[in-house]
Amino acid sequence: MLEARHVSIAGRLTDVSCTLRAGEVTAICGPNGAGKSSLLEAMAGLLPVGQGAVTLDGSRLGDLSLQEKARKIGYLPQEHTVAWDVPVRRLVELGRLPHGDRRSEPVDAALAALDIAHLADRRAQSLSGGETARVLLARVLAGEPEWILADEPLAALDLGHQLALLAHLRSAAQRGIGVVLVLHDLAHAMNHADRVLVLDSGNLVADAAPDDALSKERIQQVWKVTANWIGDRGKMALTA
Ligand SMILES: Nc1ncnc2c1ncn2[C@@H]1O[C@H](COP(=O)(O)OP(=O)(O)OP(=O)(O)O)[C@@H](O)[C@H]1O
Repeated sequence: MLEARHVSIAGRLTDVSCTLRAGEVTAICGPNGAGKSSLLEAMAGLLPVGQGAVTLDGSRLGDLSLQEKARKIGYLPQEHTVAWDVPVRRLVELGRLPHGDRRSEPVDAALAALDIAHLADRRAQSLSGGETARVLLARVLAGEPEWILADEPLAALDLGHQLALLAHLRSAAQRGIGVVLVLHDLAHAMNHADRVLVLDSGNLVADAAPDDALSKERIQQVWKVTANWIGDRGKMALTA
């Protein structure tokens, strides 16, 4: 379990408490500036919490070594920048750093999962935006973390790759991995998450099943948009 207890970060989050469970896909939603990235960074142990604590299976993240944290938590930031112009395969292999190996099996599996095996020999800085996003997520998967925390992982992806990635993350959750995704697309959150956290101005205003957290009343209240859900469960669309 990955837990936030009364976490406050000045100007970013106010007294946020939540419990994320392994084996579930949790979506974090909210308007721009609501605190989604801040919460994800805090849950990854990358942003110091001013007050409160984040714990992983009962241990404060701050008490774990960097290597332990990196083995357990794979984090994909919102910005998709590649600092080194190395071949794609080498970049994905960097996901193995916390384990001190370059085992080919998880690297090959990550390249296949993100449909980038054909790019393995390309220089990383020669890729398109969506290809870069998939390579950076492959680096996270190659580390075989217990938790995958990804900030808007679908933003640069075409529809086919979005759905393929969501299916892959769903099967990871079924294998017991904790999957936490910041999502702007509320339909993806509605259709693919087990649970949705809604943030508004740094406050956690919902922590519930998708149809409760993303009710039309909540969307009106938080996003100030009058919208309706249409379609069948699992394939719903939002009209506004
Ligand atoms: N490094 C920082 N220093 C101070 N304030 C920050 C910093 N980063 C973000 N903030 C502020 O904290 C609040 C929450 O930002 P955050 O990036 O967590 O929001 P978000 O919900 O992820 O937004 P978006 O949807 O726009 O990516 C915003 O008001 C933002 O301006």
